[in-house]
Formats: sequence, structure tokens, C-alpha cells
Amino acid sequence: MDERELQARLAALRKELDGVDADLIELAGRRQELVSDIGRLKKCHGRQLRDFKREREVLDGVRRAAESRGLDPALAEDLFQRLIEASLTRQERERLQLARHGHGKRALVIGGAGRMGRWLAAFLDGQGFDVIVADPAVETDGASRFADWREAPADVAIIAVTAPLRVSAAILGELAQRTSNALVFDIGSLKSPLAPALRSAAEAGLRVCSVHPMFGPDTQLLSEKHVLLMDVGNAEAVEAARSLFADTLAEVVVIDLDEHDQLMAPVLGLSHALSIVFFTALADSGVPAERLARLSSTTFDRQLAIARGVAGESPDLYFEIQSLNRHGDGVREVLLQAVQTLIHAIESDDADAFRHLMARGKTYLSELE
Ligand SMILES: O=C(O)C(=O)C[C@]1(C(=O)O)C=C[C@@H](O)C=C1
Repeated sequence: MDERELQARLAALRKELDGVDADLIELAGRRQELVSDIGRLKKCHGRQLRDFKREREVLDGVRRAAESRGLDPALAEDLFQRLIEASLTRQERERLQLARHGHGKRALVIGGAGRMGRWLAAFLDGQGFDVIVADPAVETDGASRFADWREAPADVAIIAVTAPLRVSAAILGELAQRTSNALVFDIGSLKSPLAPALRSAAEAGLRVCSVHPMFGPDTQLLSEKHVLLMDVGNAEAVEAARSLFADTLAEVVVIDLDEHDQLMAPVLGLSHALSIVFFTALADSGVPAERLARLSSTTFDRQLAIARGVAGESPDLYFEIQSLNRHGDGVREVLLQAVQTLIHAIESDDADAFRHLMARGKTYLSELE
């Protein structure tokens, strides 16, 4: 086969492949439409959104079909896992739209131009609320966007405070001076800087609670995601906030306000700190990034992906998470100790001590499963 014949044959095969790809997209679109119908039917009859048994049946079915077609069953399973995730994202969104909790009521998102503020604004908009955004970063239009939250309409059903922590505390303090029937909540990553303001707002009679969505602003599907709720002195507000997530797959967990930051010290503080230490050490290692980019190891790649996520986050928010948590010093101390213990085991050629570290970690982590 000469070069011209090769090019012609390649072009013909690729054209055929383009046709198959178009068919696959068409079929995926058809699948999504059916999934919407199923979602609506389940919603109308009060059925749960997610059906794990059915998912297993679908995945087992496509694995068998792939096998009999000479395809890798793992490929079929991966593909369909991704399709099912897309189904759930679509069904969750449509379920919220159908529920229309907002019924055209107004929700004010203070700090609504920030990343989590934008997420919350979109989430409430999806439930039928008319969302008003107040944020110094927006231009006031007198209707749905206000640079100063004090100028926004006061007759709203929800006031969500999504500003940086210190600013949020001041806003909650000001809100406590006003009378409002709205459900008020913050979404801060730490609660001790907000606790006094939250508690005095509840004492002043506001329907206030505290919310912590344990996920980032790019999250679409809330399956396997946690939302923490805290009672600050108004139990009804906690239930009202819970109902906002009722038609999602998020797992809502009510925890004690005072316990929150203690838990966040390892969950957020330690995990962020480790990534920062990892990319700082990497940058200081003297090995040029372009050399590392050509190498690949499973653990290194995973670690890089996590570090990249952390490096892309807001430095101001991440500094707040480290510096404003009064339980942070305990975790930093054990982090430093752990690094010293590891280095000591290696430098003193103590394989037993090293083995002990690994075994202890394995046992601890197995208990987390
Ligand atoms: O069969 C259903 O009940 C669906 O909603 C469809 C589907 C799927 O995409 O196959 C999606 C979500 C469910 O958890 C199970 C299966």
C-alpha cells in the first residue's frame, strides 16, 4: 500500500468511526431523555432518586454484553458508571426544579459573587427562588444585584451569608440588629469565628442556623457529599435549612457547633497543609517541573492531582482555614512530630520503626472505611 492509498484508507475508516461516534452521542442523548422520564415518574410517586440495586443490574448487564462482544467488561463498566453519574446529576437538578421549594420567593445571597456564593445562588435558583446577589464585586442594578447588601430588599425568604469569615461575622452581627422572618445561615468553613454572632442573632429572635457544604464550588452532583448543619439556638431554622437539601442526594449531618472546628482541624486544615507542604517541597527540590512532568507513578500522579486542586484554591480562604481555627495548633504539632518521626526512622536506618509507622497507618485507615 503506497502513501496515497494509506491516506485514503485511513480517511475512509475515520469517516466510518465518526459515524459510530455520532451514533453513540445520539444514543447517550436518548438515554438521558429516558432517565429524565424515569426521574419524573419516581418523583411523582415519592420514590427515592437513587436505586443502587438497579445500578448494579445495569452494570452487570453491560459487563455481560461487553464480554459476549469481545469488549473489555471494565471499559463497559467505566463508561456506564459515568453515564449513571450523569443520569443522577440530571435527575437531581430536575427534581429540585420540580419541587420548586422557592415558589418565586426571594433569596438574598450576601457574598454571592464569590465562588461558593455563586454555587449557592445557582443552587437556590434551581429550586425556583428569585436570587438577589449582594457583593462589593457586583454593580448595583437596583433589582437583583447590589454592591451593598444593606441596600438589597429586606422582604426575602432566605438570607445566606457567604462572605469571608471575618466579614460574615460582622454581617451576622448587623443582621441581629434587624427584624426579619427570613431563614438566615452562613456557609463558613470554620464556625468559631462566627459562633458568637450566630448565637446572638438567634437570641435576638432571628431564624438562624449554620451550614457547611463539605464540597467545592464546581460540584454538580451532591451524591456522596456531606452538608453539615448546626443548631445555634433555633431548631426550626435547622429543619428549614435541611429541607433545602431534601431533594438532593447530599447526606445532611447535624453536628454540634462547638465540635465543628475540632473536626475541621484534621479534615480541612491537615489535608490542605499537607498539600501545601508537598508542592512547596517539590518546588524546592531543585528538580525542574518539566522533567517531572515526563515521569509518571500512580501515587505521584494522584498526589499531584490533589496538590493542583489545593494550589488553585483561594489563598485568602485557605489562610483563614489555617489561621482562624483555634484547634489548628494541635494538628500542626502532630504534623511536625510525624515528619520528624519519619525522618528519624529513615536517617537512623531503623526499618522496624518505619514498618511500625506503615502498619499503624494501615490499621488506622482500615478503621476509617
Ligand atoms: O433505573 C432508574 O431508576 C434510573 O433512574 C436510571 C439509572 C441509570 O442511569 O441507569 C440512574 C439512576 C439510578 O440510581 C439507577 C439507574
